[in-house]
Amino acid sequence: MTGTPPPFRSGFVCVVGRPNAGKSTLTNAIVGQKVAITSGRPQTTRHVVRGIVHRPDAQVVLVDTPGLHRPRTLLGERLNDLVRDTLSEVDAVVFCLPSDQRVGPGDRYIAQQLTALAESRAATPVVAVATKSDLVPKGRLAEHLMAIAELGEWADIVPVSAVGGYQVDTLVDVLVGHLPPGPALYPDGELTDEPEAVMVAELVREAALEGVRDELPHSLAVVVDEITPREGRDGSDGSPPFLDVRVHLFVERDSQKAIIIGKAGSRLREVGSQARRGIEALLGAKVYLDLHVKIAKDWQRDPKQLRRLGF
Ligand SMILES: Nc1nc2c(ncn2[C@@H]2O[C@H](COP(=O)(O)OP(=O)(O)OP(=O)(O)O)[C@@H](O)[C@H]2O)c(=O)[nH]1
Repeated sequence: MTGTPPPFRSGFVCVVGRPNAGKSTLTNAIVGQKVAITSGRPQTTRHVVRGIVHRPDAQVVLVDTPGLHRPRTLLGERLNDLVRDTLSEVDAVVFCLPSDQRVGPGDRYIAQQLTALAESRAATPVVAVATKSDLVPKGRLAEHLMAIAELGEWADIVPVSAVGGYQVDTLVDVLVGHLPPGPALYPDGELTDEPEAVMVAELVREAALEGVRDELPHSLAVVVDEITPREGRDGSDGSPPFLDVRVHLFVERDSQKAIIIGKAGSRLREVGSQARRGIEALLGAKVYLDLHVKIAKDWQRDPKQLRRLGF
């Protein structure tokens, strides 16, 4: 049988739910321990990227969304705007409802916000997740799923145990099914551990903006693709370890790319050596820093997606 393969899908997903609902544990279970980081937040992106799932058929970018990640802050006065802005910029929402708790006022509150949003805009699919399903017997889980179904209009309802690994892959499959067709939003590659990568990205961003802050206000996003030990130079023989660090700088326009790169690459070399010194000090290693400057419009043509990335 021949047929066209399903399209590659990509998009931003935010995980919401009341405190202690299991959001962080679920996020970690979905992405594993590896995360990719964009720097310069909050100026460059409104969302903090928590992790990226790379698959042959899809890329899922999990983001923290101010206001919804921690429902407490929803009580602020900008509540409605914030929620609307936030949710209109993601492609799907995961709404966590812990199985070991009855559906309560906190859940209903978030459900109302999500429903109001779905009514006011092109519906952002919301996948309701019964988290911590390992903590309750089957009968109780069934009741919980019914209570969730009554709470609102969900694109899907999936019981999951992030701790037991139960249905985490199923949830990812379901999410991918709700994402729009589109190319990967971030380069693939070995992703790195968060704190180091954040600091590396910040050092590069600092160096790249040095002296040109007015010309490149917020149009610069820095993504650390890879931090890998050079083969045979891991420091085990007593010499300093050596790391290959690959970083992408995304700008908006040709003119901005020209500013970063400078005449015959002179400025980019300065940026590289300044950032490299900082990174070497930070990581306690010799570093080969590989900087790539790209224009985001070549990388993602859709203005809506650029806006989501903070351009
Ligand atoms: N048994 C079990 N416990 C879980 C599971 N997922 C999360 N937990 C526990 O529930 C507690 C809260 O989980 P978190 O992931 O921190 O919840 P959160 O929604 O991010 O919490 P806030 O940051 O307060 O909003 C932790 O003690 C987790 O270990 C699960 O699938 N099974």
